[in-house]
Amino acid sequence: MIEVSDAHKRYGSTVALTAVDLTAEPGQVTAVIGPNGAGKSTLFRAVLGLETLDAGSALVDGLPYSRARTPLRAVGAAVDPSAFHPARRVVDEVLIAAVSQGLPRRRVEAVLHEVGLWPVRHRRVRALSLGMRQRLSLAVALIGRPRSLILDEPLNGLDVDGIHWMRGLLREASDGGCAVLISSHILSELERVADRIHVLASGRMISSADVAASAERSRHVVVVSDDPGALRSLLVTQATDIVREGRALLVWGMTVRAVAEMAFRHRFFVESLAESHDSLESDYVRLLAEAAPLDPVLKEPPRSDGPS
Ligand SMILES: Nc1ncnc2c1ncn2[C@@H]1O[C@H](COP(=O)(O)OP(=O)(O)OP(=O)(O)O)[C@@H](O)[C@H]1O
Repeated sequence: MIEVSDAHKRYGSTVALTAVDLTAEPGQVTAVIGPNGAGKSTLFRAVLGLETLDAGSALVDGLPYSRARTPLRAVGAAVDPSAFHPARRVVDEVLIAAVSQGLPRRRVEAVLHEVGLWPVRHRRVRALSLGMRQRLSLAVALIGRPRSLILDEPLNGLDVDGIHWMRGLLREASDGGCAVLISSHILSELERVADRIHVLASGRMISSADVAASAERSRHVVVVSDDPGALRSLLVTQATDIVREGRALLVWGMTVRAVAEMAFRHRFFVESLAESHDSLESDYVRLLAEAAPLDPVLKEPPRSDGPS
């Protein structure tokens, strides 16, 4: 379990994190999204003890990660796929991680199979593609069968098969009770795998939402008919909200079946009828637009009213 409370971090005049709270629970995939420079990597590095917070706390299983007695068992981290020695062989990088934690050598073979690097285990790191390096980072992260996984943009460089594989891996890890904390700019993918999504902007957490509950809240019916004006007047008695877009009506608070029954009973010609919900991307764009005026990083520091 990962718990961040009231985390603050500045680099000179740049606010990287301000009053950030976050919990990554066992058995869940917790995602952090945000624009470039939002503070995602700083947050992850603070949890791993690679950055010192100015204020607040970042705990793993109730302790600062630096005090974990078996660090690779507590957290598996993949935060920088370029961190490996370019001249080392794949198998040796994983072996070093295993030996440093007193893990058996057979874990090396198992984890290399798991991430799909067994066929290239003798290749030097410098000869790996970005996607292969991501897999190597994951091999090291997974080797101790950790209780938590921290993955900073692990989808970068992965091909379609790789993204599909990663989806399965994240699900398997969380189903096995692991607390998975992940960041990515590939929102469509996160929407599929994450249980909770936090949005960071300019170091502030501007939204934290349960993915299933958000999808349910934004669920609506889209109905295209020959007379949207008249159909609207009919549906308005039962719907909680209706928005017209050309010949389409977007109807909240009713099921597809309820809309169909009313339309057919009153002899409307219905061209199409489907359930829909807002995408994570549309929510995200709206949230960032709303947060922009409060941006603490981009604002100039206040000027003193001295003589000009
Ligand atoms: N070591 C550092 N020294 C100075 N500023 C830093 C340092 N590390 C991060 N920053 C600044 O802190 C802010 C947050 O950076 P961070 O790397 O955490 O963002 P991010 O959300 O991970 O971005 P990206 O999506 O581009 O990876 C940025 O303004 C960045 O320039």
